[in-house]
Order: sequence, then C-alpha cells, then structure tokens
Amino acid sequence: MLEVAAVSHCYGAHTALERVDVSLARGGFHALLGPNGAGKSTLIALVTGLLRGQDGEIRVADHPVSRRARAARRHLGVVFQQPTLDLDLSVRQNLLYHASLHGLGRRQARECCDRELARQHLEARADDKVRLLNGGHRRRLEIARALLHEPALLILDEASVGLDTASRQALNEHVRTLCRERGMTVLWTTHLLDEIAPADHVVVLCAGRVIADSQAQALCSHTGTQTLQDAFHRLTTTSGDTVMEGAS
Ligand SMILES: Nc1ncnc2c1ncn2[C@@H]1O[C@H](COP(=O)(O)OP(=O)(O)OP(=O)(O)O)[C@@H](O)[C@H]1O
Repeated sequence: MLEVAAVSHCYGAHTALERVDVSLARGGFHALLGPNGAGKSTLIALVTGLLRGQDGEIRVADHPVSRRARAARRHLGVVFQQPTLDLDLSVRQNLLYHASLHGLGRRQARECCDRELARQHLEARADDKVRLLNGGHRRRLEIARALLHEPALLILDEASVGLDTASRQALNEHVRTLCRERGMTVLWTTHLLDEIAPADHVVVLCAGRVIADSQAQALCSHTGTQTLQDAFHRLTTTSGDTVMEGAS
C-alpha cells in the first residue's frame, strides 16, 4: 500500500532523511516511531505531497507521488499533528467544505458526510459548532474528514497528542476497529509507546535513518528487553544497533 524507496531529504545543509526504505503491506496497523527530530513528519510530508521529493521514490497504492500526485492522494487520508478544523463551522459544515475540495457533488458529499458521521458516532453532533466538541470528538471528526473519499491508507501524525488517557485509548481502539472492519491500512506515528500492540509492525526512525523495521515484540527479543519502551531506548541510544525483518 505504501512503498518508500531510498528516500533522502535535506533542509539546506541539514539531512533530515537518509536513504529511507519503508514498505507497508495492505491492511493492518503500522507504527512509525522515533525520537524528536528523527524525521517522521518530514517523511509524512513527503508521502502526502506537502514536501517535494528530492531523492528516491514514494508510491501510494502503486502510484508514484512525484508523477501521479492526484492519483496517489485519492488513496490517502491524513490526520495531521496540528488540528485544522474550523471551530466556528458546524461538524457537518467542516465535512461538506472538505468534500467540495475533493470535488464531490452536493448529493454525494451529503451521503459521504452522513456515512462518516455515523461511523464515527458523531451524528448527534452534526449541527454543533466544532468549538463545542471535546478533544476526542474533534479528533474523530478529523478522521471522518480524512475518510470522506474512502482512502485505503490513513496516516495519523501524533493524532493522540493533547488527549487525556481515556480519549487517547478510545481513539487508538477506534482506529484499530477501522483497520479490522474496513481492511484499511493505518500508519500511526506516536511518542507514546503504550499505544503500540506487540503484534504491530513498527518502523523506527532515528536521525533520519530506519534503525528498526519489524514486529513490536521482535524488537524486545532482538534487544533482550522486556518492554517496547526499553527496546526503543536501547535502539535509539546504541549506535549501530538495528532490527530489520520487514512487515510481518
Ligand atoms: N522546515 C525545516 N527547516 C529546517 N530543518 C527542518 C525543517 N523541518 C524539520 N527540520 C529538521 O529536520 C529534522 C527532522 O524533523 P522532523 O520534524 O521531520 O522530525 P520528527 O521526527 O517529526 O520530530 P518530532 O517528533 O519532534 O515531531 C529535525 O532535525 C528538524 O529540526
């Protein structure tokens, strides 16, 4: 569903990504981890076409992002780190506005809005201004918006930041349900390792390089640690230590 091949990216003289390879199979929950400044947001900006690729190739559902951006974007839904909802518009108005950006006609837009509001259990809030929603519901609305055009790949960049523990857990479970029930592929970036399950496919970036690509539980066995936190710490502080097994 997502192929990142030998991608490098520099900001001026600073190398943010160096020959990064990532491959996500269709379906399932994949995690992108890394300490601050590792290059996660840069990679997501390249995948979503916000940044122009310099080196290497990125394909979404087999469409090269650099040459077939529109086709690639059709398969892609994104929830960015910074919320981008209009607080003074209603829940439905936010969705309809986004649907029009995707070129959906009025009738189709309404149908898609109703479908996603129902899926995110937000129907009762459809006419409320977004300002009135709590943080968890705002995130759900952003997911509804990202799914309006029914993409096969959903990317969430630190979507749980700012949520309390219960809302964070609810959001994580909700996204996993979307994966299971809709066969979606999810790429979830986070600093909060308790959001990762032992069977998840995990890619760890550190200083612009992929240092691990494996099942979460395999990181523990490879590093001889008990928890993902310890494995992550070991990998990101021990130079040269890598775990490469690819997606399970
Ligand atoms: N616009 C920019 N100009 C210059 N350097 C940048 C720019 N954006 C990011 N960087 C640098 O590139 C590197 C990767 O940054 P990036 O934001 O991709 O990391 P990240 O893993 O998303 O970090 P965080 O977890 O803190 O969000 C960092 O060293 C950062 O300072």
